[in-house]
Amino acid sequence: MRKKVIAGNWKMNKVLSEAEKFVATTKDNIPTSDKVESVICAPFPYLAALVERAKGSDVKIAAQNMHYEANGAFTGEVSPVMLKDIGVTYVVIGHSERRELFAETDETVNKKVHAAFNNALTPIICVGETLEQRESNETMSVVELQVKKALEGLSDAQVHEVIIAYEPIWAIGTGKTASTEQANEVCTHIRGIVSEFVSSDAAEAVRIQYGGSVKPANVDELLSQSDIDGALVGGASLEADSFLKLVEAGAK
Ligand SMILES: O=C[C@H](O)COP(=O)(O)O
Repeated sequence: MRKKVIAGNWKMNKVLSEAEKFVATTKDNIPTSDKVESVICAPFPYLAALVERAKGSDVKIAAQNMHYEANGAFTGEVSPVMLKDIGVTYVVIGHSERRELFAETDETVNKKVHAAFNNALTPIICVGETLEQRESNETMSVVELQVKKALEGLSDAQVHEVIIAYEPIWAIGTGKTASTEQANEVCTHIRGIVSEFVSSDAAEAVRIQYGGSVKPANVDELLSQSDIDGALVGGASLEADSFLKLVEAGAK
């Protein structure tokens, strides 16, 4: 039985006091359950403070991005070594907003995934198609290429630890959720790719989230699907009450 992962991706939102209040509330109210992990993906300036705040609880703190090099002349970037050093344990890699707005490619995604493992960070790897690609029936091939490139060169044991977030770009922040069937169909396809190109054991272990307008009202149905092991949530993760409802759904 795969443990569900509910990850709240705040994106570029909140000031420090709001972030700290959110984590304090979440820490006090998070359901104790071995069925779900809860992760908060916060902006860089808050990570160290939030790791401290979350200590002693099951709430994990993630970065929303990182560079793949350990250090060097990369003005404005943050390295995996820095994240590990302050106690961050998860990192989102290849979010569609990074791919679209900041020139992230399948190659840089793969380098970052390796860098994450080299620094004991669990990667949450984002994949997903545009509306245009879905309408031209390219969803499965687009996602297949993204998954294969992201996992290239990893060991079987590393793939066991990976989290893949399937986020159809047309469903992000739009209020349009993929139907549960559409979401599960792609997640099943992703598991099949892992089975074919890595191993059936890795495919059984890898956790696959759905992301795109997930909210308390639709999370139960999404999480009840055979190949959906959690959610990567933007808008509905910004309020602690809403985030807690999502985690509670994962704990059922
Ligand atoms: O990382 C989260 C996703 O981009 C989904 O965002 P959303 O829940 O606001 O649609």
